Order: sequence, then C-alpha cells, then structure tokens
Amino acid sequence: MSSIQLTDVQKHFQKRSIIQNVSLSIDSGKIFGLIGPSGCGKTTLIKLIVGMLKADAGQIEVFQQTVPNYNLLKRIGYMAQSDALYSDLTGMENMQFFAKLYSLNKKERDKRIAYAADIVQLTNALSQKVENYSGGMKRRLSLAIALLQNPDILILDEPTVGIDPALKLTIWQELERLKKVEKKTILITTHVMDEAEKCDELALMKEGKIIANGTPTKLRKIYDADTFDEVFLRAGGAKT
Ligand SMILES: Nc1ncnc2c1ncn2[C@@H]1O[C@H](COP(=O)(O)OP(=O)(O)OP(=O)(O)O)[C@@H](O)[C@H]1O
Repeated sequence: MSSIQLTDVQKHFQKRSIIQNVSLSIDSGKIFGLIGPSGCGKTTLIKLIVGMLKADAGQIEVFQQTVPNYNLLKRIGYMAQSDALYSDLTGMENMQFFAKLYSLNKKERDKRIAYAADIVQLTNALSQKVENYSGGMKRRLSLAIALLQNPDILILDEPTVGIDPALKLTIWQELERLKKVEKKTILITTHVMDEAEKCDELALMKEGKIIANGTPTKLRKIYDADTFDEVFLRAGGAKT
C-alpha cells in the first residue's frame, strides 16, 4: 500500500517550470530515495509533499488524504536541508520547544527527547547553546527533532551532510530499524551514492522530471552501471 501518491504534479517559480508532471507512488514501510543533480527539484518536491509549497497542478495524497492537511502534520516528521533551529537556545530547549509544539505530554516528551538525542549522539551536548554547535551537530539536532513526534513518515532532506562516517552508519542502522520494526515510511534525498544503494526504491530526477525509478539494482541495469556513481553520471549525460 502506498503512503505517498503524486499524480501529474507541477510547480513553477516565476514562470520557470521546476517540477514537471511528476507521478510517484511511495510504498509504506520502505526507504525511498530521491536522487539527482543539484537544482533538479528534489527539495521542491519534498516541500510539496510536506505541504509547505502548493502545487500548481496535479494531486498529492499522503495516507489517502489530499495535502495540505492539518491532520497529516503529526504523522510526518520533516528534516529540512537548512536547519530551522533557535541558535540562542540550548539543544535541550530546542527539543523541548518542538516537543511541546507536537503536543507531547511531559512523560512522552522526556522519553522521546532522550531517545532522539541518543540516536544522534547529542545527549552530552544538550546543555550547550546551538550557536556553539558545529554544522554537523546542528544537522544531528534537526534529525533528532524530526524523530521526536514518532511520525509514521519521515521525510529527510540530505540528513547525513556534514556527519562523520561512524555516526552516519548509526543513523542508517536506526533508519533500517524504524522501517523494519516500527514499519515507518522514510523518504530521503541524497547526493551520497552509497546511501542510494541502501534505499529499497529510488527515483532519479533530472530537470524537474523523474527519468527512472525502481530498485537500486534495476537502476544500475538501466544505465548498465556497476556503481551508483556511474548511474548518476550516465543519467546526467556524462560519458564514463
Ligand atoms: N522559492 C524559489 N523561488 C524561485 N526559484 C526557486 C525557489 N526554490 C527553488 N527554486 C529553484 O528551483 C530549482 C530546484 O531547486 P531545489 O532546491 O528543489 O533543487 P534540489 O534538487 O533540491 O537541489 P540540491 O540538491 O542542490 O539541494 C533550482 O533551480 C532553484 O533555484
């Protein structure tokens, strides 16, 4: 069953067509990767799914409900590409703020904050002000906030940028666990080709269109490529 369904979605910015007739179905309980060159429209597509942008044409449904829909907000955890954090507050204060926004009660709040901080290994840094965090720490805090409300769908825009390989591994292990054990649906954008390999399904975007989709194995076959770097380069028209 699909959690996210897009039908002929279009979006323009100042008469420039950014998303062109995109149709896509994302199954429940899968990790779905959106890949493609910088500027191809991945973030725009994600913002349309979250309901932060309105499509000019087409239909977007999440759990069979048309987006935007207030009831869906609680069911979607969204991690944006640019961190939306309060830099003069501590990590803990940021987490508390968002947990209250999601209407979690005190007991749930404490439990979810402890869980999310542990996953991104920020427990010991929660008393520091965010203005003193490194770029990677801010990304980790943003990811923790997306995990806070225990959403059915996690939408993560380049979640592992600036995060070291060991922690990246931990985060991927948790994403796998969330998928397998908690049956979450995870939509992720990435430029990192070894992460693309870890997704169950992928959509390859170019200039606002989805030019191929399927499992990593299928995409490698389509582009007659051994690695995902090759898929990416060949899809972009590069001669390899
Ligand atoms: N609010 C906006 N107004 C005008 N143009 C925009 C706006 N947001 C995005 N764009 C343009 O839309 C195109 C797609 O941008 P988008 O951020 O969706 O790409 P992306 O694939 O996520 O890129 P990256 O991988 O670099 O994050 C770009 O050319 C960008 O400049």
